[in-house]
This record gives sequence, C-alpha cells and structure tokens, in this order.
Amino acid sequence: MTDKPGVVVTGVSGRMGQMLVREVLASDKLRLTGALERPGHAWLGHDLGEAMGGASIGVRVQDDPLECFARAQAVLDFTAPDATVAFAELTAQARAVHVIGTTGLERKHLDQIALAARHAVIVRAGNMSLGVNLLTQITKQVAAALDADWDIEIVEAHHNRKVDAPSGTALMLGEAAAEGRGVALADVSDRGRDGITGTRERGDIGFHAIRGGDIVGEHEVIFAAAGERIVLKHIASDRALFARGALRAALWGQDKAPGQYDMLDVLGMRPAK
Ligand SMILES: NC(=O)C1=CN([C@@H]2O[C@H](COP(=O)(O)OP(=O)(O)OC[C@H]3O[C@@H](n4cnc5c(N)ncnc54)[C@H](OP(=O)(O)O)[C@@H]3O)[C@@H](O)[C@H]2O)C=CC1
Ligand SMILES: O=C(O)C1=N[C@H](C(=O)O)C[C@H](O)C1
Repeated sequence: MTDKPGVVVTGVSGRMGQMLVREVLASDKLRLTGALERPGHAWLGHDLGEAMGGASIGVRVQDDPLECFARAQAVLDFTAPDATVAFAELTAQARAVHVIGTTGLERKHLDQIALAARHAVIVRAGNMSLGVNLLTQITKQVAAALDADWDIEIVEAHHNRKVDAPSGTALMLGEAAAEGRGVALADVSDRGRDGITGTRERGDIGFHAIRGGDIVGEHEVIFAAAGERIVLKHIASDRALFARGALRAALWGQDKAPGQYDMLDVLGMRPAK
C-alpha cells in the first residue's frame, strides 16, 4: 500500500499532458493512477508509456473520466475549456483536487467552475510558473506607482499551435495591472489593434499576440511614458516548469477546504489585505 496521492492526467497526448505524465512518473510524492483522452483517440486502450514512445508503465489510456477520477486524489487538467468544465463537475463528485491549467476560459466556463468549487478544491492559473506569478505582483506594484501618463501594453509570444489569444498569462498580467491602477480590466482592455483605430485612449491596457514556431511562452509588460519606458519580461523556455507548478498545486490542495485557489495561494505569495 502507498499513501502517495493518486493523480489522473487529462489530455495525456497533448504537449502539457505528456509533460505532466513525465513529471508525475519522476515524482516521489505522487503516483499516476489514470490517463485520460477523448473518445475515439488513437491512444485509447494502449499502455501510456508505450504510447509515449517508451517502456510500459502499467497505466492504460482511457476515455471514461468518472471511472478514472473515482480512484484519484488529484486531476491535472491542461486541455480545452469545454472539457475542463465537464471535468470540474466530475472531479468535484470524486472530491479530488482539480488543478486547471486550461486557458481560453470564458465567463460561462468560469461560472461552471465556481459551482464545482463549492464541493471541491480547485486550483486554477493561466500560468503555473513561479516567475510569472511573481511578475504579476511586480506588475501590480509598478501600475500602482504610476499614473495613466504611463501607457500599459502587454505583448505575448507563443508557438504556432496555440488556439487562444490573449494568452491566459497575458490576462493575468492585465488583471494585475488593472488592479494596481484601481480599474476594472474589462473597462480598459484594448485587444489587437488593426486598421484606423484612432489614437490610444488614456488608461487603456493593450494586448498583442505573436504566434510562431515552437516558442514556449514569452510575456512583456511595457509601461511607456514621454521619454522613458519600463519593460518587465518573463521567458519560459521549458514546459516542465508549468508541470512542476501543477504537481505542487495538487499536493498543496490535499488538505484544503473546498473553494477556488490560484498559484499565489500555492506559492504563499498572496499579499496580505
Ligand atoms: N496554466 C499553465 O501554466 C499552462 C497552460 N497551458 C494551457 O493548457 C492547455 C493545453 O495546452 P497544450 O498542451 O499546449 O495543448 P494540446 O492541444 O497539445 O493538448 C490538449 C490536449 O487535451 C486533449 N483534449 C481536448 N479535449 C479533451 C477531452 N474532452 N477529453 C480528453 N482530452 C481532451 C486534446 O486532445 P485532441 O488533440 O484530440 O483535441 C489534447 O491532447 C491550453 O489551454 C494552454 O493554454 C499550457 C501551458 C502552461
Ligand atoms: O498554450 C501554451 O503553450 C501556454 N499557455 C499558457 C497561457 O495561455 O498563458 C501558459 C504558457 O504561456 C504556455
């Protein structure tokens, strides 16, 4: 018998899915109990290790989340918005910790996730790295120190397979900047200018997305004023750092009360009120 929490990884064939599996297999604190893919996927029924091109690990890829989650204490989920909402409900039924890395979530998805969090621990963050979460706090402080003479622009760059924009991280940084300024992001957000846009509105926060090649994830927060600029930048060069953050969240969540948390909670970086 082992008392290591059992973990299911969803979307196991994906870029993050495979990275999460590698990190769980390398962990001495968690054990892999399930591997989920969507119905009809070519990996279903195969041993996960073999499907990933290595040795057998004794875990078969399956498409039944309920059965999978029932045996787990945590679900690591970096998939797609509709899938994540469905998994949130089932993870809550299983009383497992749901670690959500999926981005591109809209209001309707977030509302469903909030319902599920009444019964289970959900840790959700658009970026699970220490560096980005620290950058959100620095961004908030800089935005609080400067007035709207300083234009804020957020530029993000990702690989050419990414489906959502702005990235979840860019939105986290935008939220942090808006909070620092004491405004609601929805009121000042200006996304991807094109055409005769007119001049920049004072106080807007602009978002720009670059997509190309195999860029893992880069984010810049630019504060631009007359005659000077402050540029804060984070570069992720290895997806393993996101996966390690997710594993840390899964462990952290084991003894927490139901509710929604993020990586500031997990990393102990939430500022005192
Ligand atoms: N928070 C963070 O730190 C990070 C978040 N992300 C986010 O994670 C998500 C995934 O990114 P990435 O791994 O690059 O994307 P991929 O497209 O490589 O992987 C997504 C995987 O999820 C699978 N999937 C989709 N729907 C279902 C379903 N209903 N049931 C089971 N599996 C499903 C996909 O299968 P199929 O291919 O068949 O559709 C695919 O294997 C994105 O939203 C991304 O922005 C990424 C990195 C870090
Ligand atoms: O899709 C990705 O790859 C990434 N997505 C997250 C995001 O949307 O910010 C995190 C990271 O930048 C990689």
